[in-house]
Parts: sequence; C-alpha cells; structure tokens
Amino acid sequence: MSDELVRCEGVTMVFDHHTILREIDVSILRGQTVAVIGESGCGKTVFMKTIVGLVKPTKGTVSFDGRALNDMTLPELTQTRKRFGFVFQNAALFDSMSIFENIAFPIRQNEIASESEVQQRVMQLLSEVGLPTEVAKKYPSALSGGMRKRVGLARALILRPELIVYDEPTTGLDPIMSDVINELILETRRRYPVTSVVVTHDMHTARKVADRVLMFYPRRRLEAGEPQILFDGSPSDLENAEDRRVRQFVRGEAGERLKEISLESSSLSL
Ligand SMILES: Nc1ncnc2c1ncn2[C@@H]1O[C@H](COP(=O)(O)OP(=O)(O)OP(=O)(O)O)[C@@H](O)[C@H]1O
Repeated sequence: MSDELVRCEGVTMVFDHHTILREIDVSILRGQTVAVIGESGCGKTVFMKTIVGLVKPTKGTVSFDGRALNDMTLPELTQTRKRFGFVFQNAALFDSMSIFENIAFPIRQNEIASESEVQQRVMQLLSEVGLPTEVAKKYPSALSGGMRKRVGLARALILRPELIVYDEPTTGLDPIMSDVINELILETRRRYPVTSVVVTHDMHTARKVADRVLMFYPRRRLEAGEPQILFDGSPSDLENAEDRRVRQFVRGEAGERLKEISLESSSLSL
C-alpha cells in the first residue's frame, strides 16, 4: 500500500473565465493533517472540494488511493465518497431532524448497519465529541454553535472515513470553544488512522492541529510563472518562511497588500 492517499496533478480550476487554481501539484500522505491557509478568495475551499470530488477540475487529475476520480463511474465515485468525511463550516445539520437522526444519517443512507449498531455508534460518537447523551433527542436549533460543530464532526465520523475535510472548523466560535474543536481534531487523529485536510483562517488552529501547512496565494496576484502554493512545510517553519508574503500572512500584517489596495482604489477612481 502506497503512503500516498491523495494526489493532485496539474489541477486547474476556472470559473467564468477566472482561473482560481492553476497547476496545483500536491500529494497528501496517509495519516497527515494538512492545514490549508491563505487569504479570502485564494481558492482554499475550491481546492478542498476538488480533492473530495465535489467539483471536477477544469484540467488536471485528482487521485484517491491510487485511482483518478475523473475515471470513476458515478457508482464508483459514490462508493469512494463514503470513504470521506466532511465537516462543513456551519455544521450543515438538518433542522427538522434530531441530533440522533443527524448523526445517524450517513449510516442509514448507506444501510450498512443494524439499528442497534447505529444506536451504539451514535452514542459512542456523542461521547467522543464530548456531548452528553441527552443531546441525542434535541434539535439543532436548541444547540450552541460549538455544540453544532461537534455534532457535525460526529456525523462526519460515523462511516469511519479515511479522509476527513474540515471547512473553517473554528469560524464563529469564541477562543475557548475554538480550542475545544482543535483538541477534538487532534483527538480524532489519535483515535483513528485518518488523513485530514483543514481549511482555516485561524493560525492558532493551523499551528496546533497540523503537521503540514499549505499556503495558497490568489492566482491573479502571482508573478508570471510563480507557483500558487507559496509555502509547503511544517507549522514551526511558517514564522521564518523565506517568502515575505507568507510571513506577513501568518503575522497578520497588511504589508504590501495595503499598498496594493490603495493602488487598486486609486485606479478605480480614475
Ligand atoms: N461554483 C463557483 N462558481 C463560480 N465561482 C466560484 C465557485 N466556487 C468558488 N468560486 C470563486 O472562486 C474563488 C475562490 O473561492 P474559495 O471559496 O475557494 O475561496 P477561499 O480561499 O476558500 O475563501 P474564504 O477564505 O473567503 O472562504 C472566489 O472568487 C469564488 O467566488
């Protein structure tokens, strides 16, 4: 079995004549936790959706466990998607379903477990994400944002995915609840041999949960011929990255961007 779980080769994504991703070559190893950072609009979410086959690249190939998603038939792709878990930014729970039903949803859709097994898995996952069993009977509207995120994580884990993608897992949470989510991401990795991709703006999350960080840069602001991934390395090397744009991003300094914004607005007023 190869160490590589995901491979992107020359992945390019164009929307309405705008190139969002250009020639992305990345491979993600089994068990890695990769944080994807970069300023708003640089294509982090599009990249994440591409690697789990939610969107098809305009050009290039994404392979999962040695097989190109592009070459798969629809039933094969559906089968492969069961090996992915998604934790969406807003938890994306079904409001009309109880928490129990929300967590059980993927397993029921796939009809691969008896009712007693479903019951046991849901209760175990509730406890793993630190929620009391009474929550099972409640509805999403009765839960705080942090609790909903934990339910979203439990639901993503129910099919025991090999790859889990987190879209902005801590957005909208207070610092304490953000750290609870970070700890859960770490705990999930300790418990299961899962590979994780975490799209985040939160540098604390990137440093804490990831063993590798990819920083994307908006394609339109790259110099000709520059690769779109400005940084690919360990979180501890971010602070002293060679590229000034990476250092400015991780320190939260507007730097060159401030000058660019002033230039953009003065050219607009011409
Ligand atoms: N389905 C789509 N159709 C057209 N344009 C799209 C589509 N999906 C994304 N885009 C565009 O692609 C660009 C990158 O979007 P993406 O959501 O990946 O950015 P991001 O880096 O995740 O930003 P943020 O941090 O703000 O979430 C944006 O300009 C967005 O409008």
